[in-house]
Amino acid sequence: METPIVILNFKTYTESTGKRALELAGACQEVADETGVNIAVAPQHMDLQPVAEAVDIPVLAQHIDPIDAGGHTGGVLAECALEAGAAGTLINHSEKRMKLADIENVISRTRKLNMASVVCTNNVSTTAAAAALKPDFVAVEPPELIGSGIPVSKAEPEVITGSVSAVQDINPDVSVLCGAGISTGEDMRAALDLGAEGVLLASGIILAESPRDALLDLVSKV
Ligand SMILES: O=C(CO)COP(=O)(O)O
Repeated sequence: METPIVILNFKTYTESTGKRALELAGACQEVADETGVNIAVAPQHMDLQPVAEAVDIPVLAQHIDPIDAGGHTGGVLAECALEAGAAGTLINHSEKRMKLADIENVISRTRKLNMASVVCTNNVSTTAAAAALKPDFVAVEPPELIGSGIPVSKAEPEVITGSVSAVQDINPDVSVLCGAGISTGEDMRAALDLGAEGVLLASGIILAESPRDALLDLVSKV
């Protein structure tokens, strides 16, 4: 997955579930094609395969468990996500936190399967800790701003600049994304100007009257 990038996390919104996941992913594909901006989508697990079959943009899982094949009822196996068409996965989202050892375990599983790893963090210190585990991306998202409509790039710019400089020191190969409250082209531009290589977002697009128009605005200043 190349940067600058927009990753749209479908979470479990009704507006991005089932048939609507397919429609939303289709809109993302159209905007990516029209504008040339990299857009990836992270639908729910049940929607992974139909979405991955319908679009050419990268499709990510929202979570993978640190488990081997075998007896783990209800678990999410990395190999299953891969076979369903996932090009990578979010790891440790603030709505699906994991233990440090499990984060490392899942990063190494994704590496073996050639899947992209996007570790979510909540501040500069956890971003630094995640970067030491050598994922492909870290995505810093202050939890109190998630779903708030108040963009991290305006409310807490120091979290982005601090994360970028911490990752530069620890592992410059890791790309830093940011998220929480991002919805407009101005928010995304501010994130890029602060040194982020892209954004991870959800409600600003998913709950918009026209997600396609909201996406076009989001990428308009890239
Ligand atoms: O958690 C997020 C993306 O993973 C951010 O959510 P919002 O874009 O709704 O603030």
